[in-house]
Amino acid sequence: MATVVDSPNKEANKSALANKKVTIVFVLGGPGSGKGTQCGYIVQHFGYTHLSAGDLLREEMKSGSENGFVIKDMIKEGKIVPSELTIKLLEQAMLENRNDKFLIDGFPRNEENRAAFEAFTGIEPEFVLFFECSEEEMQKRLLSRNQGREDDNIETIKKRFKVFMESSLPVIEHYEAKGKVRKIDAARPILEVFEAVKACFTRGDIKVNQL
Ligand SMILES: Nc1ncnc2c1ncn2[C@@H]1O[C@H](COP(=O)(O)OP(=O)(O)OP(=O)(O)O)[C@@H](O)[C@H]1O
Ligand SMILES: Nc1ccn([C@H]2C[C@H](O)[C@@H](COP(=O)(O)O)O2)c(=O)n1
Ligand SMILES: [Mg+2]
Repeated sequence: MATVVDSPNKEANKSALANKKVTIVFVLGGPGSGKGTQCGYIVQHFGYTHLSAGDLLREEMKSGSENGFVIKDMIKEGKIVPSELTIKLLEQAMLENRNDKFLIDGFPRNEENRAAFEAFTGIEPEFVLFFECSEEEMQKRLLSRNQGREDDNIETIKKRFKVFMESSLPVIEHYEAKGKVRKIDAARPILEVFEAVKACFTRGDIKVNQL
């Protein structure tokens, strides 16, 4: 079941993850499509560890690190933070965790994210969950989320939608060509969406993937 490059990797610019057997599912979809919500249910039912790239960036921003200002500006503008930074945060979180199954939520957000992650870790996802939802519905959800996120305002939401269409959809297309995308109608009520999600984790056709 594991997705791994299992030969020892001695190159300096490669991640220690290349030697750790991990299964990864990327969870993608537009802003407000319900990625975080569904990851909560998947964790409870299937024992994965949930890592949200956005949450990791927000924590880094609040930690007072020197990268904080860069992250804050980019999130406010709905832009995508340089891959190196996001990948380091994901790598650290995975290496610190004893679990071997990870849901990576909101990553890869663009082709640069995707290619850099694969080159650095040698890992390809088991499959990719893609939550499809109209902008109208996503906008409604984001404006009533009430979690105090600085990017949940109409100006930034419009920018995030544009970045999603221009930069994130090509990532879905990349994995679609590899037969790895599981599309979910995310416009339905939360528990109905989860029924469809559950089916993706119990299909029994998950294979070992090596780069
Ligand atoms: N199927 C659903 N129907 C109605 N509301 C939903 C549904 N799924 C999630 N929500 C609500 O929509 C809001 C956004 O959901 P969530 O935070 O899971 O989205 P997300 O895809 O992680 O967004 P982001 O990319 O901005 O982090 C939350 O308030 C959540 O409770
Ligand atoms: N791979 C990523 C993921 C997230 N970000 C930044 C830009 C997003 O607008 C913001 C919030 O992410 P979310 O919580 O909505 O998944 O975080 C990024 O630059 N790169
Ligand atoms: Mg989220």
